[in-house]
Amino acid sequence: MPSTTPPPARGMSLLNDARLNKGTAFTTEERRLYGLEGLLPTHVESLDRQVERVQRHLDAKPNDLERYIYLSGLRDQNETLFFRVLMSNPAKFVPIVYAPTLATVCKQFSHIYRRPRGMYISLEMKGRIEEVLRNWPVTDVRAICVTTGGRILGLGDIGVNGMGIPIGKLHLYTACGAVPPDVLLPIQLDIGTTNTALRADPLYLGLRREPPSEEVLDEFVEEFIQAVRAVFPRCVIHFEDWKGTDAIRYLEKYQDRIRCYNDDIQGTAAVTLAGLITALKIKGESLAEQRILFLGAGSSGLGTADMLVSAMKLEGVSEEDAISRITLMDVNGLLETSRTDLSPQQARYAKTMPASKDLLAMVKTVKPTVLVGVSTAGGAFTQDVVEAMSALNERPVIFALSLPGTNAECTAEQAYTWSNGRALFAAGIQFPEVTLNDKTFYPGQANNFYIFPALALAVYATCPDVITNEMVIEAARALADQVSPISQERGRLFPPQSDILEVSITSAARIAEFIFEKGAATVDRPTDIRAWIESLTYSPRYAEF
Ligand SMILES: O=C([O-])CC(=O)C(=O)O
Ligand SMILES: [Mg+2]
Repeated sequence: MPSTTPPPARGMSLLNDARLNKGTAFTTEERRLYGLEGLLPTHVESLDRQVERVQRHLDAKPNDLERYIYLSGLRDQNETLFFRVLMSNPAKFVPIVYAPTLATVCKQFSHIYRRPRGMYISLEMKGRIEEVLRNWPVTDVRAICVTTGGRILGLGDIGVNGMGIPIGKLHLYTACGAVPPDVLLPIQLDIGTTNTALRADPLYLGLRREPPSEEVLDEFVEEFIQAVRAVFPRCVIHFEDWKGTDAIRYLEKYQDRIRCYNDDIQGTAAVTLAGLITALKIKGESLAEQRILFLGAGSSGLGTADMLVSAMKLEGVSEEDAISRITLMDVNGLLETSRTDLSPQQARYAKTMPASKDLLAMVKTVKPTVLVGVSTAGGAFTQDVVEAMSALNERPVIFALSLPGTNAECTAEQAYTWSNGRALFAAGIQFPEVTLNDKTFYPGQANNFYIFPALALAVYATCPDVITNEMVIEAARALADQVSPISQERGRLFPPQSDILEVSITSAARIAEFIFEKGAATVDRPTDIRAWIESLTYSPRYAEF
């Protein structure tokens, strides 16, 4: 039954409330009852007709940045319509409100700024964070996505301009995971920025100072975490795009203590694992037999390496053996034992091998079956490298994951061309299909959006006290299990983006079941988990007043 409770506002205030506003879809009756007569054009429209108008506006815009600006404005006016548009065609709109457009948005965030969204907690609020959080109008926030802007996509430290990312990630919680939008809160921790060009920009919207010492930052983050727990006790904290060392440090510190996860470390790792599981189904091999070479040993590379170790261990491989199967290189070359610049997390993978900065030489020495790029070194997978991988492997697995797209280690076309169509390829962005000698290849997009909306929905539903790596691995398995045999035959490593909502709900039901089975849920187990998850999801429809 539709709700018939009167809206909490009337007249112009009702039209200005994005959550309640229906614009031209207010019925004649509603217009009469709630003081809207005369405030709207006469004709009453359906939501679908409104979507059609939005579509025309979007078509008339010159580029995706303008489309993003327009859609952000729409969200400020009419949230239901905004999500209806996004959810009507995720494959079309995800690239506008998320990657790749978000890279442009973040670079120019202070310049294209229109209205506030989410919260900005600055270092100057230290000692008062709890009080500040209480300014947020919603009392039962269930998910916070928080960044310092310290490492946004492959753009480096861009301070508060990074706010586009938590906003964009949470848009996908709803558009791709059907998590209700009013329980979500994007937060920018403004700790200053090392980016001197931004600090000199008169339109820059953040603190104009260097970030503080690690010690001061640790205190600030601890205060923030405790404040979130006090104000929003059922909330999950999603860390996104922090400086790599901060990302690793805080995940280690908090993962076993609070309900949190790091999307760059765990989400990227899980989607890579999912792509790899599918690639191995196509190859008919097990994870335990692989040799994996990473270019890039930052938070994503290490997070993925760690998750592969965990997944191999679940297949019965010893930790030592699993680690020996993984080789990492970074800008300073191979992670090997004579290096003095390695963090403890990196040192775990250091090999007793001579130093080398030469990727091609490393491919020839290590003979990897899988090559993963998380380096932001655009073009690093050269023709020689791809050819060497193809000489070693009947079906070389090549993942060029760096973002934005110009940072990809190679393009889909290069991977397929240089491997004579044999590569099992994925990238961080969606490359177009490639046709070679009359055969079409479908590059996968190994983006963490295949993981975090589903994980978020499962966590929203079951509210576990902590999020374990096993839960994240379950998310990867659930995703891989949704690539149909026909898709696998065509070399597709991920389900189609057009199905993302259905895929996320299916994954969420699997993750939720896993959480119940582990005894980690803090709510009662329903008889039909899938139906229960669906009953909790948001769908963009107008309430009846
Ligand atoms: O946002 C994305 O598309 C993927 C991601 O997390 C990152 O690159 O930091
Ligand atoms: Mg990220």
